[in-house]
Amino acid sequence: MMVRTDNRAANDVRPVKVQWHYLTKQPASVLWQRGTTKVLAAVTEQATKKVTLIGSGLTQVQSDWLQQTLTTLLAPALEKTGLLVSVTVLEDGGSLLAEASNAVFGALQLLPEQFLPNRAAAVTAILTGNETLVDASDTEEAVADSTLLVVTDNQEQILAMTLQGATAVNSSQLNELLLVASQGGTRTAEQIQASYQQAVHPIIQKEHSEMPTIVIATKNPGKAQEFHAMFEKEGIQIKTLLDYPELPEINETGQTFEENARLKADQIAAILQLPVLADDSGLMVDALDGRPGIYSARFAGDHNDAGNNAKLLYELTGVPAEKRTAHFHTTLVFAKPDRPNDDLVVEGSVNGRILGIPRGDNGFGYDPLFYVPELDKSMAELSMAEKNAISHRAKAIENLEPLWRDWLAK
Ligand SMILES: O=c1nc[nH]c2c1ncn2[C@H]1C[C@H](O)[C@@H](COP(=O)(O)OP(=O)(O)OP(=O)(O)O)O1
Ligand SMILES: [Mg+2]
Repeated sequence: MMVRTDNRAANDVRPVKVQWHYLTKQPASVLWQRGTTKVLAAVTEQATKKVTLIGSGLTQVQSDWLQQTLTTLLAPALEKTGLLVSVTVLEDGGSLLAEASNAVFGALQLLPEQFLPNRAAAVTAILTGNETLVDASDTEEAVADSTLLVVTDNQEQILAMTLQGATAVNSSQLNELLLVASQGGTRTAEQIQASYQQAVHPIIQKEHSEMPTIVIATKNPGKAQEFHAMFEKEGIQIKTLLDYPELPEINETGQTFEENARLKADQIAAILQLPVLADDSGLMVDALDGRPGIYSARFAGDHNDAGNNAKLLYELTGVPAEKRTAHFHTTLVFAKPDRPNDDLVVEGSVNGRILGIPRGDNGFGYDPLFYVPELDKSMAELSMAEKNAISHRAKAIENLEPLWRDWLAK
């Protein structure tokens, strides 16, 4: 038995990480990661009733295959409207075309129009020597005799496929490839679905109509998950702006956290005519005189966690650990429709230190760089429950807790 690069079993697929709505100004985009393969995909409707694909980092043959496959899979929807697809490969860690396809399938789920009736997912299986391995990494791909790419639905049914390789395969080898690939594809479809439900619609799966609902004025899935976890135990379900894709963008033009949170809460409450809770939060670093502060989300230019973290590390180059003190701050504003003078405002914060290298995979934003001395862990090394026991957001919600019921009733 060949040992796989990451000790997986031959029929194991790698976990996926999907950042839904990755681009703020696109209606439907995802950053898709599997292993070290990273692909950014964005889709929008277009007037011409066909699929137009703009690929960067794919070969012409790969782009053509993807465009053709999408055209076939989406044929019913394409009778009504066309689709503009953009695919950017950020890193090729193997199974690139499969993961580019998955990124597009993921992004398609975010469009209001249903393009893909079945949950589609792509995966590769390779034949190397006499072994069949699913979801090949780049080093495994390099030794493959043949590579099969399949697109399946969530029932192990094959929707599309392509076989490549210098060596001929016989029908029993092809059967084996098809079997492991279709299972791997369906497993991938499940992974996509699980991530989608967690991040984009944490509420949908548990829709309890008798539960009171609060709208949180955020598009940040990381925040949304934390609010969901914290309010669920209070018997409250939350909706977020991701549930209202038609709402306009609210510009955070305020000079303080409170002003920005008020802007978000008041405007969304006025449009939805529902009570709305807004969070404006950020990181204040003492050695940077409190920066990035209210500009935390836009520190490196646009709303990009990786860029923001890189910039933070750069600005703190050479600053010793004891001088890297910082705190996270949250201001929450709860607003009722058309009554901005009655806004309820609370705050919370947590102290820590900025690490020299990122640690941990949980959370979002600056979490991998924010060290919590009491727990000897970075925020990104905490489980969500642990973070929600100590975070700035948790503190603010604690402060809101004794107030909001009376406030809402009056
Ligand atoms: O617990 C946290 N752990 C790590 N980083 C955090 C946290 N809380 C806020 N942050 C960072 C992320 C972002 O760079 C900025 C918030 O900016 P902020 O405008 O409040 O949120 P956002 O633009 O991501 O979403 P939205 O305005 O739709 O709520 O601070
Ligand atoms: Mg924001």
